[in-house]
Amino acid sequence: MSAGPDNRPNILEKTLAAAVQDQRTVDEQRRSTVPLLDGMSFYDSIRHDDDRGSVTELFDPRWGWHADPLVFSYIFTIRPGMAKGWGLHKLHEDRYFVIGGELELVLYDPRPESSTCGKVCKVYLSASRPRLVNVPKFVWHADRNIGTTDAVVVNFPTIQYDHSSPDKYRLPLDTDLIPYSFGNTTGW
Ligand SMILES: Cc1cn([C@H]2C[C@H](O)[C@@H](COP(=O)(O)OP(=O)(O)O[C@H]3O[C@H](C)C(=O)[C@H](O)[C@H]3O)O2)c(=O)[nH]c1=O
Repeated sequence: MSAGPDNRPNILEKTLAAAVQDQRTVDEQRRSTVPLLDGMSFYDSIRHDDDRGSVTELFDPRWGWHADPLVFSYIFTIRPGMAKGWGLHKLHEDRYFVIGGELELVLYDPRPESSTCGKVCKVYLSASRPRLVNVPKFVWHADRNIGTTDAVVVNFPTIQYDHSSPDKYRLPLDTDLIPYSFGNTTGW
């Protein structure tokens, strides 16, 4: 290690030797290059602001974003510090649009035929970037509120809710079967 003019160790050299350079995370269009799971995609909406407030379209089948029709919709919320998960659907996809608060959506792909089998994917959703995201069938997913207010999500699942036989399979949030930990966060 070289020394500075008065024999002090070169701090710049020492700290930089221990530093790690960021890897690329966005493409030329400044879009995230973080890989999604097979079958996942986003659709960006647009928030229109004026002096009275704002308008944001949530879902229009004419966008051609998703192959399945719009058949059902509901809102769910998650309180600050809480998570919902893990859950999996066999018959339908979730299609989320976060309209309030901040959400971390974590997905784990157990599908044997998928090119992303065994991968964990994490995306961040909030009203400041209005967009839809889908959760493919047979993908474990959990949602954690990472904000300080309720996270408010509109879901447009691809089938109507069957109250007599819900298409929902659960694992506990702290299961060893999924290689992701939410630490001390509580939920189910
Ligand atoms: C979805 C639904 C539920 N319910 C009833 C059934 C239960 O008595 C109660 C709570 O339902 P559930 O425990 O399924 O909700 P969450 O576990 O909060 O699930 C929600 O949040 C997680 C993160 C998701 O990924 C789900 O897609 C989303 O539904 O509402 C209905 O009556 N109609 C409905 O459409």
